[in-house]
Amino acid sequence: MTILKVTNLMKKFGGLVAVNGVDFSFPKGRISAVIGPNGAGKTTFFNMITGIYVPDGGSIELDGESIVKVKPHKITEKGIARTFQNIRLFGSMTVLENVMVGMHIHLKSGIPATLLSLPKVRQEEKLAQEEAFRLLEYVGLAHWMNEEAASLPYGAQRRLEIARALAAKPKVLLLDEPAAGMNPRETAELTGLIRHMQQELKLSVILIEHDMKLVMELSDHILVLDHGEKIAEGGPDDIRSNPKVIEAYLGKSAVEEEVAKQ
Ligand SMILES: Nc1ncnc2c1ncn2[C@@H]1O[C@H](COP(=O)(O)OP(=O)(O)OP(=O)(O)O)[C@@H](O)[C@H]1O
Repeated sequence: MTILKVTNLMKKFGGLVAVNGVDFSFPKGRISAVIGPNGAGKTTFFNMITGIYVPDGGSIELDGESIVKVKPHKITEKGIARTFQNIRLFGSMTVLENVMVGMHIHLKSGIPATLLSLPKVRQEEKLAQEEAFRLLEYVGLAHWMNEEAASLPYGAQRRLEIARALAAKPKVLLLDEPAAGMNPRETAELTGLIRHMQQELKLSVILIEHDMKLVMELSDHILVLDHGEKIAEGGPDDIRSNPKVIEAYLGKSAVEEEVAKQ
């Protein structure tokens, strides 16, 4: 079953076509990856799915419903949450508060009730804190709940971003280079966390990632972009041996060497 489907998706920046007529169906409850060399259009692709950019052509459907021209916060409410390539935490807020920020779309009390600090607001706030704590436990950061977010090691900040995205209770979680800057131990922990989120929380996960070991280990389905175009799609084994993919990453001579070896 498909959770997210893009058809003939297109985005231009002036004369540059960043994403050019891409078709792809992301399977529900699975881990998919979008890969490709630098500048291939991967982040632009995510930015269209999350409503940051309006496509210049094509369609995006979440569970069969068009989300083109829907505002980013509405897309989050509909069930798509994301993390960013450059970490975007509130550095001077605590770790717990950062997760609570991600929860606000589900809080019911309006601003007047909040300003008056009515009992129902205090109750809601308490429940939000408990839920945020559970999410921190889930990503292994509960012991740091009262620290300033900016004081956390880099790998932990990335996991905090994931906890904040989970606070929005998404169906689809988009991770933009989650392993960037991580050491091998942190990457191994992240791999386990992504697998758990898919299996236990029944999430559909879509990741952009340059760490091919992580991509090949986790992904059921891979979309490969180059210069904005889809050059391949398939499972890890298909992608690894696809000459177009090898060429895009390594250049033509490397492919000829590979072929000569076979
Ligand atoms: N806001 C923008 N204005 C103009 N050009 C842009 C903009 N955003 C992206 N581009 C260009 O679009 C192309 C695709 O960029 P994009 O960031 O989507 O690639 P990417 O695959 O995510 O790259 P990387 O792996 O380096 O993050 C690049 O040539 C980039 O310079």
